[in-house]
Amino acid sequence: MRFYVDSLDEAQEQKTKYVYNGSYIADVAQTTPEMLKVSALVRAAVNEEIQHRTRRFYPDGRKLKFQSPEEWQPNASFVNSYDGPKESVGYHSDQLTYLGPRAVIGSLSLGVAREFRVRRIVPNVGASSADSQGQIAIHLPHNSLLVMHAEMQEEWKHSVAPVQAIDPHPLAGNKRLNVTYRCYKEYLHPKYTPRCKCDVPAVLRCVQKRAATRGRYMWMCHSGYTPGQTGCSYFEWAAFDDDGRPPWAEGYKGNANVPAAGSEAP
Ligand SMILES: O=C(O)CCC(=O)C(=O)O
Ligand SMILES: [Fe+2]
Repeated sequence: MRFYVDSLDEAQEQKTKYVYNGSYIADVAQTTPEMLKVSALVRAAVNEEIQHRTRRFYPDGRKLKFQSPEEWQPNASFVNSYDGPKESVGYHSDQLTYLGPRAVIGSLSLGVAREFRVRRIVPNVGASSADSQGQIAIHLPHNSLLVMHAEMQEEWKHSVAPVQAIDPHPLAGNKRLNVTYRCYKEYLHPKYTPRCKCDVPAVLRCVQKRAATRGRYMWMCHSGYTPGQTGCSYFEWAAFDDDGRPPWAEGYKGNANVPAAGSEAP
């Protein structure tokens, strides 16, 4: 995996301030001029898709609660290489810590065609924790762009499954390259966000399974879901306004992530 950001200053910030699973990323590079051209194309295509989806499929043709009303502007990308049929990534949702609520991600596939699988997260109701609602498989051919829309990270998980065999690509051989374009929000720089009792920037998560608090955002110690790491018990409901801005951001309109009366931590 390699991480690209658009300026050298930003690369330095990433290497020294931004924490991922409790540590820094060493391999941060500046987006190349070639990649910037691609980023501009991805930006235009994703914004068009967001507009289309909003008008056609969202309630009242309006953006979702907590979704940013601003144009989607990618300023960072993760590049993953899948070398051969067995390389895969298990079911997960992407980290919202630096992207904020209702993040949109543009995902470009190059080289070998692979299958992207998604499944909806089924809430726990009472004692039942059934997790099977079936998966949806999406074919990702060379030079295709998949848009993970604003509801994706909160309500779905995604994966790239291992396969028995692949069709080699004329240029890429057995490799698939995936570039995910993301929009890092300046107001979610770790210098502004809460720190846990271990003095590490807290991670932003959304309650996915517990029916009573589903969809609510919280700041918590990164150890809470980094296997094998012991940390503190820091937890706080996150305040965001309707546009997904935290209280310290310019233009903050007041907390829309309000607990229902009598609700507890998940
Ligand atoms: O390779 C892909 O298409 C997905 C990669 C992914 O889920 C990720 O980088 O978070
Ligand atoms: Fe992902």
